[in-house]
Amino acid sequence: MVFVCDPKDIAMVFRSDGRIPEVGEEWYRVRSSVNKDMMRPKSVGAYAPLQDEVSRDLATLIQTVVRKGDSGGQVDNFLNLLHKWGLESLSLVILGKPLGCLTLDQLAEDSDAQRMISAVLEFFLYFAKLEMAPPLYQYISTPAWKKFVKCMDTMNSIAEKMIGEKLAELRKMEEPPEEADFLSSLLSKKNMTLDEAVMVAIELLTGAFESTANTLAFNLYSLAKHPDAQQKLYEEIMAVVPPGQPIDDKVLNKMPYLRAVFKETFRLYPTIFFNARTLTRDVVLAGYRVPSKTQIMMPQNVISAQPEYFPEPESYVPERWLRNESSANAEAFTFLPFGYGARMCIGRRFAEQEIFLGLIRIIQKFHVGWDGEDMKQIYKFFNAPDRDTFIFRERQ
Ligand code: HEM
Repeated sequence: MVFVCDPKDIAMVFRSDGRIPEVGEEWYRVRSSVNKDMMRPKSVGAYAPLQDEVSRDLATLIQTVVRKGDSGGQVDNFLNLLHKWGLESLSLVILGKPLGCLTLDQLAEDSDAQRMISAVLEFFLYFAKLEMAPPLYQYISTPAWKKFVKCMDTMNSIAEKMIGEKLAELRKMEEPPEEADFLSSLLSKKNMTLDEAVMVAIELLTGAFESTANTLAFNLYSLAKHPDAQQKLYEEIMAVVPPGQPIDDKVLNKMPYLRAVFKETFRLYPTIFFNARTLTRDVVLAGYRVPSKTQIMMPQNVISAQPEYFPEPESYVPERWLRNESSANAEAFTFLPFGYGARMCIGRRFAEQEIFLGLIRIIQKFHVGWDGEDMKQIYKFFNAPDRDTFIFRERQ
C-alpha cells in the first residue's frame, strides 16, 4: 500500500485509472447509463423541490423539539434526525414514496425505516472494522463477518421490499407517472434490464444517507463555531430566498457563499478520509516506479493541511473559495471530496443539492450554536461526528 499526497502524483494515479478488469464492461454500461440521470445538473435539479420539502420538514421538526423542551434549544442525538432526513429524502427521490421518518415520535423499532437505518449504520461500522483488522474473515467466518453479512442481508431485503412495492404500483398504472421518480426513469431506459435498475436502486437507497447526514452535521458544527460565517450565510439566504418561498436549482446557483461554506467544511472535515485506487499498470510516483496492482491511498486531510495550497490551513475561511479571492491557491487534485474520474461519486449532485437545502432551511429558521467539548471525527467507514448535541435558537 502506498500513500500519496502530492497533487501531481494524485493526478497521475487518477489519470492512469484504466478500466478495472474485475469490474468489467457490464459495469461501465450500467454506470454510463445511470450517469446521465445522476450527474447532469438539469436532471438532478428536477428533484430539488422534493428534497426541499424534506428539509422544510426537518426544520419544522427541530422547531417542535425545541419548543417542547426546556433546555434552551439544546437538541441531543441530532444525528438521528439527520439520518431520518437523509433516508426520507432518498426514498422520495428514488421511489417517489414518503416513508414518514420525520415525525416527533420515535420510529417503531420494527418499522422498515428504523431497521434500515440501524442495519446501514452497523453495516458500515463492521465494514470499517473488517477493513482495519487482519483479514481472518477470508478463511473463517468470524463474528464480525457474520454480523456484517447479517446487516447486509437486512438492508438489502428491506430495499428490495420497498422497490417491489413500487414496481407493483407502477404495473397497475395505465400511463407512466407524469413526474417520474428516479427508479421509473431508470426503468424507462432501453439499455438497462429490470434487474440492473433494481440493483442500482438498492445501492443508492442503502449506501448514501449516512454520508449526507454526517456532512450536514459537519457543516452545522463549523457554522456554530464561526458565528461570523453563519451570519454571512444567513444574510445571503435572506437576500436570495425569503422564508416560505420554494427553492429550485436556479436559486441554489445564486448562492456563492453557501458553496464556499460547503467546500471549506469538506476541507477541514472530509466525510471520506481517503480516495483510493488499485493501479492497473506500473506508474512512476515521486520518482519511484510503483508496480501494477499496488493499492494507492490519497488522504484528503493531509492534502488539505498543506499551506502551499491552502494558506493558514488550520483556519476556517470560506472566503478562500470565492472567486477573485487571491488567498485561494487550490490546485487541481488538491480537493476531491467526491473522488475523480469514471468511479467518482455518482450521487455527488444529489448530495450537494440535499445538503444545500438542509443548510438553507435550518439557518433560515435558527441560529445554530454549540456548547462544550469540540466535535471530533471518528472513522466508521465514513467519518462521523463523535458528539451531536446542537443548540438551536429560533430567529426572530
Ligand atoms: C456528502 C455525501 C457524499 C460523499 C462525501 C460521497 C463521497 C464519495 C466518494 C469519495 C466516492 C468514491 C469516488 C472515487 O473513488 O472516485 C463515492 C462513491 C459513490 N457514491 Fe458517494 N458520496 C456522498 C453521497 C452519495 C449519495 C447521496 C449517493 C447516492 C444517491 C452516493 C452514491 C455513490 C455511489 C453509488 C458510489 C460508487 C460509485 C462507483 O464506484 O461507480 N454517494 N462517494
